[in-house]
Amino acid sequence: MALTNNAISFSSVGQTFLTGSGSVTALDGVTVTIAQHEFVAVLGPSGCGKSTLLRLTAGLMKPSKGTVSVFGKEVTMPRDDVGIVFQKPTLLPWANVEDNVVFPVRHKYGRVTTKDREQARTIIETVGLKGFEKRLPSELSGGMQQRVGIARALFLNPDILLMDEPFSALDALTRDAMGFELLRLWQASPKTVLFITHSIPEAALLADRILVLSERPGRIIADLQVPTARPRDESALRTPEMQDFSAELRSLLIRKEAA
Ligand SMILES: Nc1ncnc2c1ncn2[C@@H]1O[C@H](COP(=O)(O)OP(=O)(O)OP(=O)(O)O)[C@@H](O)[C@H]1O
Repeated sequence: MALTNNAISFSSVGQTFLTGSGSVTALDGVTVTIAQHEFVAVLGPSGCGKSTLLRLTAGLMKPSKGTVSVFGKEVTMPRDDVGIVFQKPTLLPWANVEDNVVFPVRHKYGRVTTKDREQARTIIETVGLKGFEKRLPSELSGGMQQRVGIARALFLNPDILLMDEPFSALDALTRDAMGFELLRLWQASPKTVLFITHSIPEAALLADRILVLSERPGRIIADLQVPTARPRDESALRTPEMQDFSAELRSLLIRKEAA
């Protein structure tokens, strides 16, 4: 395989779904490249194709037009080096935390080794759930359940982490805390992150770069570097340059909602 520091690339990607009453074009003419270890947030109006972008990257479907590649290779099916975290963690309700985390291995190989369990316990500790390994999902708060979903996605040590509004179901304080925790994990073990959100502050605080999509069919209407250096804390959002940046993002989104 050719060496590349492009983790993800979309070349003229379009996605049209057939529906009972016709067809829906979710994405059109999307061309973008994301470098290895870049943290990219995607903002856009509801229904503009953000999740579709992520599902194409994950290999959960193939584009109707164009090509999606991961590390220089066309995506045709899910890969072990790409992990996904959804808005709801979709945990197995009858399985404890540790069994949920090792699930990808059990699903793929039909067995779980002692080494897998050790690895799972290390990751569970990394996401702050040490001591909860044997608890069932129903015994955990929403934030803790989402941590289990993140641990499960990290379990195979993916190079790419796809996150679809991962914190949007959480209360505001937990959401902020989880964002900072994600940054800590990302800094400790760099990964390419594609992070979908509806929140401008969340995108501006977490990402290196922000892609803004238009109304459906989603096209990239802005591709902007976040103007503030890391490390960042909440006060980073209050600087004049970040306030201007947030206002720019808002006007791009409002323009599209009004169009
Ligand atoms: N499997 C499918 N079959 C038919 N239409 C679909 C399918 N998946 C997505 N769509 C349609 O494609 C469009 C884009 O959907 P997608 O979920 O990617 O948008 P989104 O930007 O993630 O939305 P939201 O912000 O509301 O989560 C929507 O109109 C949706 O109804």
